[in-house]
Amino acid sequence: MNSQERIQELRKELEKYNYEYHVLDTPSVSDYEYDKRMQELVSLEEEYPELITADSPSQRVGGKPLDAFEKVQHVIPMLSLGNAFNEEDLRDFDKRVQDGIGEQVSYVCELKIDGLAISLRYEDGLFVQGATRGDGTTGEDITVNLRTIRSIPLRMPEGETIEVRGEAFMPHRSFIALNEAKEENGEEPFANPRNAAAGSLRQLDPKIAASRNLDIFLYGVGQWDAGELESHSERLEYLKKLGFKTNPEWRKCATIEEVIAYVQEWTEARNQLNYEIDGIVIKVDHLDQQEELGFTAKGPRWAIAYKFPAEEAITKLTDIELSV
Ligand SMILES: NC(=O)c1cc2c(=O)c3cc(F)ccc3oc2nc1N
Repeated sequence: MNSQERIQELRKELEKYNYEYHVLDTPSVSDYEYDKRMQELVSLEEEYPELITADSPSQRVGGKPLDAFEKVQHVIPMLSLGNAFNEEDLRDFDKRVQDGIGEQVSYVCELKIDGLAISLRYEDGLFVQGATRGDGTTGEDITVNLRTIRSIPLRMPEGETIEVRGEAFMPHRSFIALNEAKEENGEEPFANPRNAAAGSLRQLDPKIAASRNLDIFLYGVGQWDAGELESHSERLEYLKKLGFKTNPEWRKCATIEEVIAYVQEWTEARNQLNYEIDGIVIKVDHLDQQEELGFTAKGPRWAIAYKFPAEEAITKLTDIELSV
């Protein structure tokens, strides 16, 4: 086997191991085996630099820090969700939706990850650009930092051209470790995992972002010319098939009663998660019904965010420390 073939073979193996570890959470090899193959790839690429490609697993952490982030225009605006604070608000939402559609509507419920909204663009299967929501129309190009999130594929075997959307976040374990390190260095700790994730993705030096052990759950699609799926739930399954990390707790709910039961279940169970959620997102499942309901200036009429009652922040933090 020549060096180019060995490089290709190593990349395939490393992409597979990375996917198993960071997307499926089921590693099939030890860190030692992974590191050994990465070292072999890096030394082969040093010997043959003309063979290095942007999607090589060795290229996740970029070189020098940026001076600033470029602006990105979102072709499809990244809007915000209206809020619901109690059961009555949820029933009002359901009534507006049923009246708007005039027939039975089913929903998808998702955990509302408390991070920052992100858009990822792929062209012919290659990760080409990642951006923040910004003001919904103009975001910041933080591609170099998003490349360091190991659960984001640098390349999709399907070669799809698609824009996907999700929430980048900092898992509890990473948040605790980061704040302990900050306190040891006499630095101001982050108030919560959302600020820590936002601060980390706004670092101009990708090596710092890479050190923060961020993660992401993908939950939607932006620009997608080939898109022909009928429902949001089919999209979530398709995102998973493409190799993206989707949150496993999403659930189809046939009625608002089932939505309320799901909300109740996670109001109690959220402290068992190893990441922060600040509520539940409820979406009309069928895409043609979403289309019919459309948007207000602020956001979709076909989705709403139920916000958990604010807990006493201190107790929440000690809960996290106890559960880690
Ligand atoms: N934080 C989240 O976990 C989360 C956030 C959003 C949104 O912000 C959002 C905004 C829209 F205009 C439309 C759908 C959305 O769906 C969403 N789904 C989620 N699971």
